[in-house]
Amino acid sequence: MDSLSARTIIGRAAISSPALLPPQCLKFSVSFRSAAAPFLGRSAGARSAGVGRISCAAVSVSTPVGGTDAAVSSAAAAVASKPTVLVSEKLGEAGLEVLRGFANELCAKISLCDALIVRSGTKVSREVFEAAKGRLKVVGRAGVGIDNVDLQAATEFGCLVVNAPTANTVAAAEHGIALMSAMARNVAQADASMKAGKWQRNKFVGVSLVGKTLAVLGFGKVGSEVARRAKLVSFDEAIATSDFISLHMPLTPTTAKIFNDETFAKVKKGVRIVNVARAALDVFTEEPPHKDSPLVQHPNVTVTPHLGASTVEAQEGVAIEIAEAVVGALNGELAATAVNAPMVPAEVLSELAPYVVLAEKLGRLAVQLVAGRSMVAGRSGIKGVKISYASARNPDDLDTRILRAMVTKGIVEPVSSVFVNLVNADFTAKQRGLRITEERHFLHGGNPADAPPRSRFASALSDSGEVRVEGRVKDGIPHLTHVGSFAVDVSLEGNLILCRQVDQPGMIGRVGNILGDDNVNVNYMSEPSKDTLSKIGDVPAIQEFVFLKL
Ligand SMILES: NC(=O)C1=CN([C@@H]2O[C@H](COP(=O)(O)OP(=O)(O)OC[C@H]3O[C@@H](n4cnc5c(N)ncnc54)[C@H](O)[C@@H]3O)[C@@H](O)[C@H]2O)C=CC1
Ligand SMILES: O=C(O)C(=O)COP(=O)(O)O
Repeated sequence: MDSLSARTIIGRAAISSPALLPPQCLKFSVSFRSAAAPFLGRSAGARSAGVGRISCAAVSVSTPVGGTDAAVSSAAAAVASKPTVLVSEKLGEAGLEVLRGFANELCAKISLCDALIVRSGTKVSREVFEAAKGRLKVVGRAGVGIDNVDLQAATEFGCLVVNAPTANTVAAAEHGIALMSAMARNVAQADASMKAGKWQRNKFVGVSLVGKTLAVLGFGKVGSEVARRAKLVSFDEAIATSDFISLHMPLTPTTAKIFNDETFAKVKKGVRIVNVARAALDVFTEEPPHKDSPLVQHPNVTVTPHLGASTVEAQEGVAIEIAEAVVGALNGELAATAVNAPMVPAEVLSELAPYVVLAEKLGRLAVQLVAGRSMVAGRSGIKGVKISYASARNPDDLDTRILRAMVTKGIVEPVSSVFVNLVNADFTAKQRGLRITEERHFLHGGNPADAPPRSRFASALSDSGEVRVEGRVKDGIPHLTHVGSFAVDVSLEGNLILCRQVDQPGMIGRVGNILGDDNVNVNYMSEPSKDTLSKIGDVPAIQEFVFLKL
């Protein structure tokens, strides 16, 4: 009877010392469901036989193993010279200094730019991303609110969006307090009146802030700074009893028009509302507002032209913050202030690095196994992908977004012209109808290298067309450990030939000789010729085989 073993690896078979493995080793498997033939070559009969042998030939180490920083590394690589950063609004000098050291020159055309830095005045719409023709890698918002950036479009185009969320907090809070005081004491109106030559002391009698109730809606960075400057009661009580209401919520579908007829009906008569977030008073739905705007012109309304962040200190702060974030992103770092990509702490990233490579390679391997010749047509035919992670980490602690993105990259890129990165991976998967499900398993007993090797057939090549590949990282190098339920052990470097054959002596030698005749050294060489591959296929005991580019 045929049997299975991993000894049929041709070439390298690096088995690492368990002691060298990282303490939190992930076992990682991907299973694919597809109606497509699982292997190239003579597959159908052999597949239904369901027995035989898998052997793996590692035939080249010429392809360098990919980088670990999936999000933007290719951005940096694409720009061998200094990247061009477009700064479309007035930015603090210190931030410009950081950029000048890094960028060529400011440029008016977005398709010539790798990065764009804006404040609130530039609408970075879908058209901007389209016009960028794929070159724009980062949009930096030198401030908090990213409602002027079309995040969906940025994500679709794989463009990272970063903001500078901390440096203008105090400025906005102070401006809120300033507006509150100005409104309570009619400062702006009294000033305008005096400038008009009047002296109207009785007209501008104000109210005191002492003893008044203030509601802060949006208790984030700015809101809590405002609260530190005021004495608060509970939210529920405040909303009905407030004399002042200070808004610090971002503009989202739930906060847009939050102050409408219904809300105004609930507030206390004579309430004073300060808004340095989004909507009115310091910021307007349309900026600048129409000069005849009834809101602007109303005698009870104090307005400022979006000045919340406009202090010397805040602008120096956001300029440096955004410049550093953009330079970091162009250098391939995962930005801590990324808005449309996962933020991953550096220590987690370095731990995940080999698995990032493994995930992409498993994706590449599996799509080629599943897709067969239909890959030529540019579609894999894959509908569902199940990714299983096994780790000694608590499954709740396992952030799989990077690995999931890399599996998607591995699956999509070999069969399309789409460039997949951490920003657009989930979107790309969804767009291509790729249903990705994930399973997390707790790996008992710590080091997975101690687990006994599994070598029994399950139903990997079942009638339902499921193909399963599984890998591990050994000694920092990604390894393929299962194809279907065949246990193999081959490092995922260079390219692979997988053969399934009748178990008989001399098979490794025969395949090796055919490759040798074509000058294909199993360790150093390039892709075998079509002829060579067809000679392998002609060996009677070989039931099926596939050449895989990793
Ligand atoms: N006028 C100006 O020049 C400036 C305006 N801003 C704006 O101020 C706003 C707040 O900024 P930060 O405090 O830095 O942001 P943040 O993200 O720290 O705080 C926003 C807070 O609003 C809360 N929130 C969101 N939706 C809510 C809802 N439906 N109900 C209640 N709370 C909700 C969030 O939980 C969060 O605590 C943003 O819109 C920002 O764009 C910020 C700086 C300067
Ligand atoms: O940071 C924010 O959200 C702001 O609204 C500040 O806008 P600006 O950078 O002054 O155009």
